[in-house]
Amino acid sequence: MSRVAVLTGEVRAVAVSKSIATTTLLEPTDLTADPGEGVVLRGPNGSGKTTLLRIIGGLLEPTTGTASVGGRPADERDPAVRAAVAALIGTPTTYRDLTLVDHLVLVDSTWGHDPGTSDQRGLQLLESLGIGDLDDRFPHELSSGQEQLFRLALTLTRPSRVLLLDEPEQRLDTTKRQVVAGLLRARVDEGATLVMACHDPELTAALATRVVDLAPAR
Ligand SMILES: Nc1ncnc2c1ncn2[C@@H]1O[C@H](COP(=O)(O)OP(=O)(O)OP(=O)(O)O)[C@@H](O)[C@H]1O
Repeated sequence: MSRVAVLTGEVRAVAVSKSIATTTLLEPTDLTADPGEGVVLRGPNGSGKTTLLRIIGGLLEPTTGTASVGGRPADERDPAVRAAVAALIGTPTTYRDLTLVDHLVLVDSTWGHDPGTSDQRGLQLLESLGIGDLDDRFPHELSSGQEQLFRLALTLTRPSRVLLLDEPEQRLDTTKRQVVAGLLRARVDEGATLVMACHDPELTAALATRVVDLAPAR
Protein backbone atom coordinates (compact mmCIF):
# COMPACT_ATOMS: atom_id res chain seq x y z
CA MET A 1 0.00 0.00 0.00
CA SER A 2 2.91 2.39 0.69
CA ARG A 3 3.58 2.94 -3.03
CA VAL A 4 0.02 3.99 -3.77
CA ALA A 5 -0.51 7.74 -4.26
CA VAL A 6 -2.48 9.36 -1.43
CA LEU A 7 -5.33 11.34 -2.92
CA THR A 8 -7.15 14.29 -1.44
CA GLY A 9 -10.88 13.96 -0.88
CA GLU A 10 -12.28 16.26 -3.57
CA VAL A 11 -15.12 14.60 -5.43
CA ARG A 12 -16.34 16.02 -8.72
CA ALA A 13 -18.98 14.88 -11.15
CA VAL A 14 -19.59 17.00 -14.22
CA ALA A 15 -22.69 16.34 -16.31
CA VAL A 16 -22.59 12.63 -15.57
CA SER A 17 -25.46 10.57 -16.89
CA LYS A 18 -26.12 6.89 -17.39
CA SER A 19 -28.24 5.09 -19.95
CA ILE A 20 -28.51 1.43 -20.77
CA ALA A 21 -30.05 0.86 -24.20
CA THR A 22 -33.16 3.07 -24.14
CA THR A 23 -33.39 3.25 -20.33
CA THR A 24 -32.14 6.35 -18.52
CA LEU A 25 -30.73 5.53 -15.10
CA LEU A 26 -29.42 9.02 -14.36
CA GLU A 27 -30.10 12.36 -16.01
CA PRO A 28 -27.05 14.64 -16.48
CA THR A 29 -25.98 15.69 -12.98
CA ASP A 30 -23.23 17.80 -11.43
CA LEU A 31 -21.83 17.22 -7.97
CA THR A 32 -19.09 18.85 -5.94
CA ALA A 33 -17.98 17.55 -2.55
CA ASP A 34 -14.92 18.74 -0.66
CA PRO A 35 -13.19 17.47 2.47
CA GLY A 36 -15.24 18.34 5.55
CA GLU A 37 -18.49 18.37 3.57
CA GLY A 38 -21.54 16.16 3.80
CA VAL A 39 -23.36 16.04 0.49
CA VAL A 40 -26.76 14.37 0.58
CA LEU A 41 -28.36 12.99 -2.57
CA ARG A 42 -32.13 13.21 -2.43
CA GLY A 43 -34.78 12.17 -4.87
CA PRO A 44 -37.61 9.72 -5.39
CA ASN A 45 -37.08 5.99 -5.81
CA GLY A 46 -35.46 5.33 -9.15
CA SER A 47 -34.09 8.87 -9.65
CA GLY A 48 -30.51 7.62 -9.90
CA LYS A 49 -28.95 8.18 -6.46
CA THR A 50 -27.32 4.73 -6.33
CA THR A 51 -26.25 5.08 -9.95
CA LEU A 52 -24.53 8.40 -9.16
CA LEU A 53 -22.78 6.90 -6.12
CA ARG A 54 -21.58 4.00 -8.26
CA ILE A 55 -20.21 6.40 -10.87
CA ILE A 56 -18.40 8.51 -8.23
CA GLY A 57 -16.98 5.36 -6.65
CA GLY A 58 -15.64 4.24 -10.01
CA LEU A 59 -17.83 1.13 -10.10
CA LEU A 60 -19.80 2.27 -13.12
CA GLU A 61 -18.72 4.21 -16.17
CA PRO A 62 -20.95 7.17 -17.00
CA THR A 63 -22.51 7.38 -20.45
CA THR A 64 -21.73 11.11 -20.56
CA GLY A 65 -19.68 13.42 -18.36
CA THR A 66 -16.74 12.83 -16.06
CA ALA A 67 -16.25 11.92 -12.42
CA SER A 68 -13.11 12.25 -10.34
CA VAL A 69 -11.75 11.66 -6.85
CA GLY A 70 -8.80 13.73 -5.70
CA GLY A 71 -8.28 14.88 -9.28
CA ARG A 72 -8.05 11.35 -10.71
CA PRO A 73 -10.71 9.73 -12.88
CA ALA A 74 -13.11 7.76 -10.67
CA ASP A 75 -12.09 4.19 -11.45
CA GLU A 76 -12.04 1.44 -8.87
CA ARG A 77 -9.21 -0.21 -10.81
CA ASP A 78 -6.96 2.70 -9.84
CA PRO A 79 -5.40 1.64 -6.51
CA ALA A 80 -5.17 5.28 -5.37
CA VAL A 81 -8.90 5.79 -5.92
CA ARG A 82 -9.67 2.50 -4.22
CA ALA A 83 -7.56 3.50 -1.22
CA ALA A 84 -9.28 6.89 -0.97
CA VAL A 85 -12.87 5.68 -1.15
CA ALA A 86 -14.81 3.58 1.36
CA ALA A 87 -18.23 2.77 -0.01
CA LEU A 88 -21.34 1.08 1.28
CA ILE A 89 -23.31 0.55 -1.89
CA GLY A 90 -25.23 -2.70 -1.99
CA THR A 91 -24.35 -5.75 0.05
CA PRO A 92 -20.72 -6.23 1.09
CA THR A 93 -19.19 -9.68 0.95
CA THR A 94 -19.10 -11.48 4.28
CA TYR A 95 -17.73 -14.85 5.36
CA ARG A 96 -20.00 -17.29 7.10
CA ASP A 97 -17.21 -18.65 9.29
CA LEU A 98 -15.77 -15.31 10.46
CA THR A 99 -17.22 -13.44 13.42
CA LEU A 100 -18.03 -9.74 13.25
CA VAL A 101 -14.79 -8.76 14.92
CA ASP A 102 -12.85 -11.19 12.68
CA HIS A 103 -14.21 -9.32 9.65
CA LEU A 104 -13.10 -5.99 11.08
CA VAL A 105 -9.63 -7.34 11.90
CA LEU A 106 -9.32 -8.58 8.33
CA VAL A 107 -10.30 -5.25 6.80
CA ASP A 108 -8.34 -3.12 9.29
CA SER A 109 -5.10 -5.06 8.88
CA THR A 110 -5.48 -5.37 5.11
CA TRP A 111 -5.63 -1.57 4.85
CA GLY A 112 -2.32 -1.13 6.63
CA HIS A 113 -3.14 -0.78 10.31
CA ASP A 114 -1.15 -2.61 12.98
CA PRO A 115 -2.53 -6.17 12.98
CA GLY A 116 -1.57 -6.51 16.66
CA THR A 117 -4.23 -3.99 17.70
CA SER A 118 -6.83 -4.57 14.97
CA ASP A 119 -9.15 -6.45 17.32
CA GLN A 120 -9.19 -3.53 19.80
CA ARG A 121 -10.13 -1.08 17.05
CA GLY A 122 -12.75 -3.49 15.75
CA LEU A 123 -14.31 -3.88 19.18
CA GLN A 124 -14.28 -0.13 19.74
CA LEU A 125 -16.04 0.48 16.45
CA LEU A 126 -18.69 -2.15 17.18
CA GLU A 127 -19.20 -0.58 20.60
CA SER A 128 -19.53 2.90 19.13
CA LEU A 129 -22.30 1.53 16.91
CA GLY A 130 -24.00 -0.10 19.89
CA ILE A 131 -23.28 -3.70 18.84
CA GLY A 132 -20.14 -4.37 20.89
CA ASP A 133 -21.83 -7.32 22.58
CA LEU A 134 -22.25 -9.03 19.19
CA ASP A 135 -18.52 -9.16 18.43
CA ASP A 136 -18.37 -12.98 18.35
CA ARG A 137 -21.58 -13.51 16.36
CA PHE A 138 -21.51 -14.63 12.75
CA PRO A 139 -23.03 -12.32 10.11
CA HIS A 140 -25.98 -14.69 9.57
CA GLU A 141 -26.89 -14.41 13.26
CA LEU A 142 -27.91 -10.73 13.15
CA SER A 143 -31.21 -8.90 12.91
CA SER A 144 -31.61 -6.77 9.80
CA GLY A 145 -30.83 -3.54 11.68
CA GLN A 146 -27.81 -5.13 13.37
CA GLU A 147 -26.67 -6.31 9.95
CA GLN A 148 -26.85 -2.74 8.65
CA LEU A 149 -24.76 -1.53 11.61
CA PHE A 150 -22.21 -4.24 10.87
CA ARG A 151 -22.09 -3.18 7.20
CA LEU A 152 -21.44 0.38 8.34
CA ALA A 153 -18.68 -0.89 10.64
CA LEU A 154 -17.08 -2.73 7.71
CA THR A 155 -17.12 0.51 5.73
CA LEU A 156 -15.90 2.77 8.54
CA THR A 157 -13.13 0.44 9.71
CA ARG A 158 -10.84 1.09 6.79
CA PRO A 159 -8.99 4.37 6.32
CA SER A 160 -10.56 6.60 3.66
CA ARG A 161 -10.76 10.20 2.49
CA VAL A 162 -14.17 9.77 0.90
CA LEU A 163 -17.22 7.97 2.30
CA LEU A 164 -19.93 6.95 -0.16
CA LEU A 165 -23.01 5.60 1.56
CA ASP A 166 -26.25 4.44 -0.01
CA GLU A 167 -29.07 5.04 2.48
CA PRO A 168 -27.09 4.34 5.67
CA GLU A 169 -30.34 4.76 7.63
CA GLN A 170 -31.83 1.60 6.12
CA ARG A 171 -33.52 -0.64 8.71
CA LEU A 172 -32.24 1.37 11.69
CA ASP A 173 -34.40 2.50 14.58
CA THR A 174 -34.48 6.17 15.58
CA THR A 175 -31.83 5.80 18.29
CA LYS A 176 -29.43 3.98 15.99
CA ARG A 177 -29.95 6.56 13.26
CA GLN A 178 -28.81 9.20 15.75
CA VAL A 179 -25.77 7.07 16.68
CA VAL A 180 -24.84 6.74 13.01
CA ALA A 181 -25.40 10.48 12.47
CA GLY A 182 -22.97 11.20 15.33
CA LEU A 183 -20.29 8.87 13.96
CA LEU A 184 -20.58 10.26 10.44
CA ARG A 185 -20.59 13.84 11.75
CA ALA A 186 -17.31 13.09 13.55
CA ARG A 187 -15.78 11.73 10.34
CA VAL A 188 -16.82 14.82 8.41
CA ASP A 189 -15.50 17.10 11.16
CA GLU A 190 -12.17 15.24 10.92
CA GLY A 191 -12.03 16.14 7.23
CA ALA A 192 -13.68 13.24 5.45
CA THR A 193 -15.76 13.89 2.36
CA LEU A 194 -19.19 12.31 2.78
CA VAL A 195 -21.57 11.70 -0.10
CA MET A 196 -24.68 9.78 0.80
CA ALA A 197 -28.07 8.97 -0.62
CA CYS A 198 -30.66 9.44 2.08
CA HIS A 199 -34.43 9.37 2.50
CA ASP A 200 -34.34 10.41 6.17
CA PRO A 201 -34.91 14.15 6.82
CA GLU A 202 -33.32 14.03 10.29
CA LEU A 203 -30.11 12.36 9.11
CA THR A 204 -30.04 14.80 6.21
CA ALA A 205 -30.44 17.77 8.57
CA ALA A 206 -27.68 16.40 10.84
CA LEU A 207 -25.13 15.88 8.09
CA ALA A 208 -25.85 17.88 4.97
CA THR A 209 -23.70 20.85 4.16
CA ARG A 210 -25.10 20.56 0.64
CA VAL A 211 -28.06 18.76 -0.89
CA VAL A 212 -28.29 17.52 -4.46
CA ASP A 213 -31.87 16.88 -5.54
CA LEU A 214 -32.15 14.38 -8.36
CA ALA A 215 -35.08 14.65 -10.69
CA PRO A 216 -36.85 11.44 -11.69
CA ALA A 217 -35.28 9.98 -14.83
CA ARG A 218 -37.55 10.48 -17.86
N1 LIG B 1 -28.90 -2.54 -14.64
C1 LIG B 1 -29.96 -1.75 -14.89
N2 LIG B 1 -30.56 -1.79 -16.10
C2 LIG B 1 -31.61 -0.97 -16.39
N3 LIG B 1 -32.10 -0.08 -15.52
C3 LIG B 1 -31.54 -0.02 -14.30
C4 LIG B 1 -30.45 -0.83 -13.92
N4 LIG B 1 -30.10 -0.52 -12.64
C5 LIG B 1 -30.95 0.45 -12.24
N5 LIG B 1 -31.82 0.74 -13.24
C6 LIG B 1 -32.87 1.75 -13.21
O1 LIG B 1 -32.21 3.01 -13.07
C7 LIG B 1 -33.00 3.91 -12.32
C8 LIG B 1 -32.15 4.50 -11.20
O2 LIG B 1 -31.86 3.48 -10.23
P1 LIG B 1 -31.11 3.82 -8.89
O3 LIG B 1 -30.96 2.55 -8.15
O4 LIG B 1 -29.88 4.59 -9.21
O5 LIG B 1 -32.17 4.79 -8.19
P2 LIG B 1 -32.23 5.33 -6.69
O6 LIG B 1 -32.48 6.81 -6.78
O7 LIG B 1 -31.02 4.91 -5.93
O8 LIG B 1 -33.53 4.61 -6.13
P3 LIG B 1 -33.97 4.17 -4.64
O9 LIG B 1 -34.34 5.44 -3.90
O10 LIG B 1 -35.16 3.31 -4.92
O11 LIG B 1 -32.84 3.42 -4.01
C9 LIG B 1 -34.21 3.11 -11.85
O12 LIG B 1 -35.31 3.44 -12.66
C10 LIG B 1 -33.81 1.66 -12.03
O13 LIG B 1 -34.92 0.84 -12.34
